[in-house]
Amino acid sequence: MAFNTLDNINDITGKRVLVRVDLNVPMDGGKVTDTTRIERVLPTIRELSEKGAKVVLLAHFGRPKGERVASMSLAPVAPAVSSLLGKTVGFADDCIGPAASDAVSAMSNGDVLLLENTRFHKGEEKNDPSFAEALASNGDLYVNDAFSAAHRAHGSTEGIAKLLPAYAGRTMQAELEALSSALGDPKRPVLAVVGGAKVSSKIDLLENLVSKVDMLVIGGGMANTFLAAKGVNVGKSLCEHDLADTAKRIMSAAEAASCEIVLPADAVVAREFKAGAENETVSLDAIPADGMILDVGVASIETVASKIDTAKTLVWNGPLGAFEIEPFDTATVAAARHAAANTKAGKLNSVAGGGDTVAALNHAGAADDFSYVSTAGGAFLEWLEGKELPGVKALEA
Ligand SMILES: Nc1ncnc2c1ncn2[C@@H]1O[C@H](COP(=O)(O)OP(=O)(O)O)[C@@H](O)[C@H]1O
Ligand SMILES: O=C(OP(=O)(O)O)[C@H](O)COP(=O)(O)O
Repeated sequence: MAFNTLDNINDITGKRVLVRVDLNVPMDGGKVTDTTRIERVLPTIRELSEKGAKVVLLAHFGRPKGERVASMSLAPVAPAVSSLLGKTVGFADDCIGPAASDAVSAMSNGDVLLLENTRFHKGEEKNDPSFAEALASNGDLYVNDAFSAAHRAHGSTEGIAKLLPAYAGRTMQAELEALSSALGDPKRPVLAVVGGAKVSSKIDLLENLVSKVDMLVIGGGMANTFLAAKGVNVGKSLCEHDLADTAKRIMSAAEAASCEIVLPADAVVAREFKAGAENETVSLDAIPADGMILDVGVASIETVASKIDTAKTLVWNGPLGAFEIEPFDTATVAAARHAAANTKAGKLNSVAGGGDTVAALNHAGAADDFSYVSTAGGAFLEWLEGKELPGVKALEA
């Protein structure tokens, strides 16, 4: 697809450039715990700032559903961007209205300003044209550098691109190029590993994915919905029981496409979601009614390792367990290190992505040995399915 890039912008000095970035970064106690997504957007911010533009950052955080939720404010992210950029990043506590326009009016050439969470407005996810117009009123140009949010047709990713001259940022460009070169013609067998917690928003894409890959390992919170659909009592685990039919449909689609689905065979369960919580590894018929599955067990780890050994290409989104809390990082760390070792040995082409997945790979010390680490999770899987991403399509020149 042809789109304009920063190379196509003439005379940018003094222009207000609205840059959509993905700052949906892992946080703990108000601190950013993995800075990968921030680091990836620095080249675009730096280039625009050095060329004398007024750089206005648009981003979302979490899923506040159109409400102003204090815990989902981007305010604590601005200092993290500032310290990595080595330059002050201002913050305005709204992305539209007077708070935003006053802050933008006060900018000098080269300044960088972050606007508050776009998802504090219902118009963002609804892609409401009036919301997109309100965003666009603070810019002369629009740059999208948020490949990881490009699967969302939202005001700040899609609507706004129709209202201003629109360009792909350096990371958007780099992600598309890297994914095409790593996965354009993948060596088979292809193994997909999908875990994590965003069950309802990612489960649908598994139905297409099973026709693209040879093996699909399902772990993390995602696995519980499949286990429940198969009649396993998953206790108090994260599980979307109303998606049982979807899970069954995916399992049938996989069978029809000769894609092997691998579900956990055992589980690490605890009664509390906290570090060092008392836990036990149990078989699937012994999950306590008041227990939560927080990781896959030893037998499942061995199976995942053997599937990684069989594969020539690995695509991975979503941790196998609640890796932020020890010891529930065990399976994710083991799988990450195993895939990294096989990649290093030249036996595997490994591509992983997603805000938390990248954090998990960094936690395991495995990220540098993967063939490619994308900032994107859901967007990367949709790209892999061959779907047109609305945020990318909107940039079409
Ligand atoms: N069994 C589980 N129960 C609850 N949460 C889980 C489980 N397994 C993984 N998770 C959580 O999934 C989250 C990451 O999911 P997701 O957002 O889908 O991944 P990514 O950001 O990489 O796309 C992590 O915060 C992790 O703690
Ligand atoms: O974290 C993100 O995606 P990911 O979990 O697929 O990596 C993006 O910021 C998109 O967030 P969303 O899935 O709430 O739209």
